Amino acid sequence: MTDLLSVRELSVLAGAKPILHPLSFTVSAGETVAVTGESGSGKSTLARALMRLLPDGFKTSGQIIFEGQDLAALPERDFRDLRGRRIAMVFQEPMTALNPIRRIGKQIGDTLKLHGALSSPDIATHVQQLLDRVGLSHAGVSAQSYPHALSGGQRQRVLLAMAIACKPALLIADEFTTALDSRTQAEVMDLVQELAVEHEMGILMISHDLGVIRRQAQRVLVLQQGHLVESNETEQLFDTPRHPYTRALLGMSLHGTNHPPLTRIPVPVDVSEGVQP
Ligand SMILES: Nc1ncnc2c1ncn2[C@@H]1O[C@H](COP(=O)(O)OP(=O)(O)OP(=O)(O)O)[C@@H](O)[C@H]1O
Repeated sequence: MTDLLSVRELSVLAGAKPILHPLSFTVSAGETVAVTGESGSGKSTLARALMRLLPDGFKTSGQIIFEGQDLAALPERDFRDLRGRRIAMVFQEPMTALNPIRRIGKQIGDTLKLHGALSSPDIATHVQQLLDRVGLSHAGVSAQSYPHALSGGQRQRVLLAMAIACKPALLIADEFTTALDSRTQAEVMDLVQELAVEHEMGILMISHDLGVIRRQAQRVLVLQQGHLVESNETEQLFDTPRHPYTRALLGMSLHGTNHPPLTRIPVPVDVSEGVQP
């Protein structure tokens, strides 16, 4: 498989404080790579660094090679054109991403207008196809519906429709289904996987839920205090975790704790144990 995304020695500082220490990884077309670690380990910072959505005062260095070009060196205007069109992101909280008083069809159409040159009738048709594809029409949701009238799972489907509207090559999903009950979570994640296969989309999935990761991801990156301490294929990582921190995370999951711990896992950060070149 060829690399869709190749992150090389990416690091992030908040002022003088290191949030991400230099880390490297790749995502291939059609591949789902999960990023996990306890709360505060830097998962969301990584996602936001890739999307250039970090707050003022954060500084990023390293290379982010996406479809052959270094995003880190791309002027803001070119990056804005790419964001949403070639790289899309979906978040946990749909009500912050959706306008509660604007019909969902209009909001999906806005994404299409922003990035494409479709005429209005084409946009309406495309919006309808997207609503069909993410299973909303089937559930009685129409382009005329407002976000507040939808369930949590339905809102996530609207976000997915917006994310895939321009057929991005990479989807970054940050704790996308965390707020949903486990059945809805599984349904939405299955849909994400189907869409990934259909569009040959690479997925970078941020999650602390090891059950979801094991089911969905082909590879896993483990972050501890901003360090990439282990990276491996999913089955190998679960069967023979190399880093003590990964073993501690898996141990907690075995005991039914699927949420990030409030206190830091007391395992020394040692990046030499789990990361393969
Ligand atoms: N605006 C900020 N200024 C300084 N430090 C910050 C800021 N935002 C986050 N951090 C720090 O960056 C580190 C990584 O946070 P991040 O939100 O990326 O972790 P996370 O793994 O996504 O956590 P969670 O699972 O709780 O979402 C934390 O130590 C956090 O305190």
